[in-house]
Amino acid sequence: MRPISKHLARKLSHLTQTSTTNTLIRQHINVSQLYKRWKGAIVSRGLACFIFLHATMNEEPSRTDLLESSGSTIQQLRAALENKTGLHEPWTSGVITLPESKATLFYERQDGTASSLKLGSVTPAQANDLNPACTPATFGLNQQDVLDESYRKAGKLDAGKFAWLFNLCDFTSQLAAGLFPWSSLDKGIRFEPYKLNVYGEGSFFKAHQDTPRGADMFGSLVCLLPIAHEGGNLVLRHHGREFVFNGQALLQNSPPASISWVAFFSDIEHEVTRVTPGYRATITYNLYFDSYIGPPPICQTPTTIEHPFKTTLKKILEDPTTPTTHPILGFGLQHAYPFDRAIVDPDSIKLKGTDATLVQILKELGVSPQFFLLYREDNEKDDCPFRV
Ligand SMILES: O=C(O)CCC(=O)C(=O)O
Ligand SMILES: [Fe+2]
Repeated sequence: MRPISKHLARKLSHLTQTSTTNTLIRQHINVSQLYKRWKGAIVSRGLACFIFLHATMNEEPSRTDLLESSGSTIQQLRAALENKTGLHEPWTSGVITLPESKATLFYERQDGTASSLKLGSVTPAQANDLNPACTPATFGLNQQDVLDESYRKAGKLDAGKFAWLFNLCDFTSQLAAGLFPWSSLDKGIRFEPYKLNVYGEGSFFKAHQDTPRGADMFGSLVCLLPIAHEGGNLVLRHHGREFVFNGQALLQNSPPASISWVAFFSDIEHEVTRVTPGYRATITYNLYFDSYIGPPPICQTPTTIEHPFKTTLKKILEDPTTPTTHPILGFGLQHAYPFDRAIVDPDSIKLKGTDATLVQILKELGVSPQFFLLYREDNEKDDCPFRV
């Protein structure tokens, strides 16, 4: 394991000493790995994405250093944390059957005339009419909308050119329960209609991340309409995990006026694989936190988490021989979070997916975490890649 850099140790040690709480363990999970990810993220997204978590406990510091005395324990801790089984996934999906009264899609054609589709029974002729209503879909690149059919081949209708009666509020709780475990969400969710996309035969959208449109935007929702097609899976990836959303297969076993949907965080890479025959039509929404709306009631019984990381950390915390000198346990968070320059209000950080799980585990073990922003100065001369 690569030792923590001297400079960072000094910084963290200073923070520790000036903090009013006694501290537990000094260690970090994998600074070199963090650095690579942080660098990539900052360049491509403009988001500060790694935060040091400083775990504190009410214990007297002793003189031994956990890193020196029990490297293997730390290795166990790291390995346990890397075990993704049972950790929360950064996406959630499902199927919703629309009541007949809400199963209509209205859209405007390019000549300004209006049309509608009954979503329970879209014929090939109707799908053929929807397609030319669209204009070629662009995508965001370096803050600009770019049209490049070698990267994205699809048609789109902007939000003002289509409407449907489906009320998303009906399933906010389901979406929130999937993305924010353990009631970690204390704000409401606002859905902003974004585009209607139509992918005809041969269409696709290569791997990308969605452009965050504001600090409160945390994710995207894709609703697949019941129009016959083949291919066109939405493949989601994050830190070595992959999820193939085959919305068409989900719809095959559902009543005709059903839609399948998938929601995911903004930092999830995703791509639409090539559509073979038919039309793949989706309605996408940008998802925002909204403090003017109350948090959705989440229908899930609160359960405590069982995970190898929890077991390993618990063992360490309960072991009377665990050294407590100079103790900082740092974790690089897995998701990207928008910050300007500093974490002004740590309570405002809305943790996502596995990060929420990690902090929940700490809470369950009586450890109170703090957040630090890790950053790199442009003209770095010494060997330390980080500042906190
Ligand atoms: O239509 C889809 O399935 C995904 C569209 C998408 O990724 C986007 O609009 O950014
Ligand atoms: Fe996207």
